[in-house]
Amino acid sequence: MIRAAQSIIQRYTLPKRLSGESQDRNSLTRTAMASRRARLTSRPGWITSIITESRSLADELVNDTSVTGLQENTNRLRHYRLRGTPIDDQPLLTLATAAVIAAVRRSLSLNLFDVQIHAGLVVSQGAVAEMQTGEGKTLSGILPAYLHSLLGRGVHVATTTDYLAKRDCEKLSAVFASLGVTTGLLNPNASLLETQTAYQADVTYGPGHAFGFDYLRDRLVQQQHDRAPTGSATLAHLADRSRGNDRRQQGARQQESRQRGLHCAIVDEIDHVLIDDAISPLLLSSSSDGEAADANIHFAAKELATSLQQDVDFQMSPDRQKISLTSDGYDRIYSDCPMATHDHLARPWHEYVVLALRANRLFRRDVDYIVKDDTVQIVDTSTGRIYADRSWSDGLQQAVEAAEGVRITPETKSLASITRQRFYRMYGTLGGMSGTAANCKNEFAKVYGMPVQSIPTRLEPKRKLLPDVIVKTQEEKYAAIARDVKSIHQQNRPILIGTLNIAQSQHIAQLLCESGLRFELLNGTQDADEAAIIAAAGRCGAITVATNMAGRGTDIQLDEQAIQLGGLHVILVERHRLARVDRQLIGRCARCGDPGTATKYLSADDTLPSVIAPWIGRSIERNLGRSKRSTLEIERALRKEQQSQQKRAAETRMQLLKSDDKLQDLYMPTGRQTDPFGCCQL
Ligand SMILES: Nc1ncnc2c1ncn2[C@@H]1O[C@H](COP(=O)(O)OP(=O)(O)OP(=O)(O)O)[C@@H](O)[C@H]1O
Repeated sequence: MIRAAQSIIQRYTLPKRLSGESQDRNSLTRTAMASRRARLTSRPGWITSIITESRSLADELVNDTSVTGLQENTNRLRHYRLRGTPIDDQPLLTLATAAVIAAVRRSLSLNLFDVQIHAGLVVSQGAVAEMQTGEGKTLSGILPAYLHSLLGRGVHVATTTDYLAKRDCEKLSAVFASLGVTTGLLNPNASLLETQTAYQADVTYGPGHAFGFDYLRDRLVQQQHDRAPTGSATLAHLADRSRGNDRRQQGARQQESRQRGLHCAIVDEIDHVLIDDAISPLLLSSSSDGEAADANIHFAAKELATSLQQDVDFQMSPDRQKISLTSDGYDRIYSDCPMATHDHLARPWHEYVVLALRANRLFRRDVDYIVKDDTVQIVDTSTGRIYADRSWSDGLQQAVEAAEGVRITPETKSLASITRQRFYRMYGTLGGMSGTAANCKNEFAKVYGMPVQSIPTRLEPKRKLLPDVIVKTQEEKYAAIARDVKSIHQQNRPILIGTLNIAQSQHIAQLLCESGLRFELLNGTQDADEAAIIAAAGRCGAITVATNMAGRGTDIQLDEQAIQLGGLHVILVERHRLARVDRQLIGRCARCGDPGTATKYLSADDTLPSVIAPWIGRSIERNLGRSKRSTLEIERALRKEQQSQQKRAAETRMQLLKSDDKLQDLYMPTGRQTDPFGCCQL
């Protein structure tokens, strides 16, 4: 095997060293970098020849049954790479690809598809590979992670949630181990030492935000050391030496640091991690126990807010995103109000009232948050996850707590913050994959200097989108869903009912109970075993009701009979503002060559057509049932609105990035600082 590696290296004259990645970053503009990567990734002949050659080499590697064979090969590639061989070097790519094919075959008994290798090569060059849902992106991430781990500086593999990070790490660690590459997993409950151990591994898995928060924590440690009085480090060092602690105490800063630098990040579901999530910055804060000093003020504001009248005392923006007081409202809340001059005011009195109005009018229980164990816990609607350790900033959390009548926690103190855009741009190499990246192409190029390349599908897709069901009221919609579920269930096919929020999932669950149908509910509020529910969701006759917890990234595997019967049927109970989230949910069916169907439901009083784009709701009311053409027009209007929502979100992110460019990437507030973006904090 080593001979095979040697011979292929010799077959190519070693190319003159291209400028290293770090040099690239410094000397080339982002645009130039993007076009270089575009050149690298748009040479189909080059990809094809690597695939062909590596396949035959992989056969040799697989036939070599010695335990250390693949690991020796990795050592060889490490030397080759450390000699300055660039990441686009063809022999390097061919040998690494062959090793990965062989390792996957040995450890998982799977043969990597050409499209998976293609995507892996694209990602390894710092680009985004768009590969349709269910085509096998998880395995595509092995090759780029392996290639970049060869320098020994650590590769971070980021994805959307802790659950997916754990799943992928557990699934792929055997493949990496057979290659002689170590893996680590970021665990939200881990100690400092455990986190450091995870980062010491060649490849570290974790949710996208965790890498950013650990970076902020390291920066805080570094700042504390930097702020220590001049000479104190030397004095401490001398004292340690005199105590014989020299080695142990050396580099205390490094000992407290978690990360080893930001060498390379491979991001799965990259449009979620780098685009959707980037709407709010990462904000690290410290919390304290007990009750907030201004708890009574929040309760008083809540009482007053419930007596205020819309369009008289306050106004709400048409999209229900903002609330502001009118001048009458302003006068009213300040007239004869003892709270306005209270000793514990942390902000002007009217701000408390606006917060209370927002909590009361804009935030919904079981949609934006849940109340559990007498605490308010935030729900991330696009992943369906509940984050018990996060809170809203600038008094909003407390206003929601007051609205729910639970204990008002003290406001957290901001310690450090960074936008996700800025954080991910610091990586020496950044690449990733998603099933829905193409329509964020411009943002990837502009913000991250990354081109997006679409990977052809391996097989003709067997997914069948059934005609949309459009009705006037939610009542009609739920009745139609119940009929749909009954008829598909009679065929014994598995069904996934995807809801936008927890409240909706509970409503569907109640309907199914009334119909006497057995089902599983996955919405984060039960102590259900998520992996077990997903494992059972593809069996014949299974009905699963789930929030977006079963969306993006979830792999529902079908049993043989379910495949014969037509595969999984997905029901979209309501449209998301972003079409990509809908497409991800639909992507749970017809994966990897299996058959499957999906139906989207829409009623005029759903949030998107009634609140966000009311003209669509009116159009449904007016035109529904008139002709097939009118239905198509409603559909077109909806798609257009989803596009403009995406555009608006992109503009907000660009604005955020511009403001961030003006600020330092880290701030240490001395007093209260307003978080301009209303972000979640940890
Ligand atoms: N080379 C392969 N041979 C056989 N099965 C494979 C192969 N690669 C992936 N699969 C299977 O295909 C299914 C889908 O894979 P995976 O979950 O990685 O898809 P995905 O592209 O990440 O989907 P999504 O976009 O929804 O996250 C899994 O059940 C996986 O085991």
